[in-house]
Amino acid sequence: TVLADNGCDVTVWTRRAEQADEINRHHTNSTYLPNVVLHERIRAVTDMAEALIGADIVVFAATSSSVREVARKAAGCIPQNAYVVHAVKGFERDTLKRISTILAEELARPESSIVVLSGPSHAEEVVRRCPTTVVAASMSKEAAEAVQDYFMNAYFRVYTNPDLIGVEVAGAIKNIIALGAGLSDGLGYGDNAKAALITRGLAEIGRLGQAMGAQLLTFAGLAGVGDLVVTCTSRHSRNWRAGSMLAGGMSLDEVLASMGMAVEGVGTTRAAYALSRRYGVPMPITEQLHAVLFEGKPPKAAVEALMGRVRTHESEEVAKAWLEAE
Ligand SMILES: NC(=O)c1ccc[n+]([C@@H]2O[C@H](COP(=O)([O-])OP(=O)(O)OC[C@H]3O[C@@H](n4cnc5c(N)ncnc54)[C@H](O)[C@@H]3O)[C@@H](O)[C@H]2O)c1
Ligand SMILES: O=P(O)(O)OC[C@H](O)CO
Repeated sequence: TVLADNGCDVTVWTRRAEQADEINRHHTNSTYLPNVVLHERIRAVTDMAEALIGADIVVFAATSSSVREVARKAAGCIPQNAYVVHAVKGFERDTLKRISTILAEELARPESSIVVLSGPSHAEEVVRRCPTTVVAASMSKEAAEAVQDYFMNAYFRVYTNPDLIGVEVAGAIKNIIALGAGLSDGLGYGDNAKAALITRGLAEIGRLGQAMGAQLLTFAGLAGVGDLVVTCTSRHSRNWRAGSMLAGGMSLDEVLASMGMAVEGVGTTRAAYALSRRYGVPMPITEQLHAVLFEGKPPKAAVEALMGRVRTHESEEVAKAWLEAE
């Protein structure tokens, strides 16, 4: 929608002929965006080569579990000079790789050329042209600024950031915290608990991000605290909704079956749990979510475990003077 509003002819690739047909004939995509009329410049195809022919910019918006497969299909069809952008929030389940690493591998391009577009941006609001701000992050200033120019308009404001790793890690892990916020709300724990989850969630996102090579300040930005707040508080969030359903007593399988859409936080909890061990970074909220989702721990017991942790400083960094004096 944003690109079409900016004058681009947009071709969407989908596996399903009936979905392409609906988009082309009726300008709707009713399963995913009910009651929305799409821009006439948006057309859909099921043939990848047709989707990519002559493209100036290619946006991957698949799920983290399917993006490698989709990129493999697209490899060889993307024009040499096209910008490659992604809006995927997660890690690859088995390899724990970031999305830009997967794209670089599959498309045989340097990771430094890839751009990630991330931030507080529920599709349901963007498509209604509600004011939205995001970050275009890339190691390449030229690529980040080109993508900024493609997307910027009166309702969609894009900032640039060279910290690709930070923006990708932030976008992925906020979904775990949103699952936790949904659980907390579903249990009736109130606003203090949710604010605590957001704040301490941000602390553990920053710790892992720094260990992976990100800059801490990125987590204070749109891809960090911005997306964390929207996903933990918005009625549009699938991750929040999944958490609240779990609190209501549904099993994980029942929740995922009833959602019918991506709940990235589930796979990302597994990945972040493994990453926290790989990098030796404490991630207590992620650890408790892992226990609830995959080890059968009751959500209330997970909250008790978080509240009962051994006393600690709010930030090792801020408490440095004390720690050095000891
Ligand atoms: N929805 C949002 O508001 C939003 C905003 C920003 C980022 N994202 C991110 O975008 C990514 C996609 O999310 P979404 O909201 O579009 O999910 P979705 O569940 O609404 O749609 C995912 C689509 O991918 C298709 N798909 C699944 N496996 C596939 C495969 N192997 N090959 C081809 N297509 C396949 C599904 O059929 C479905 O049409 C996620 O990483 C999400 O975090 C979503
Ligand atoms: O609906 P969610 O929980 O997948 O969140 C969607 C976007 O990531 C919000 O920025």
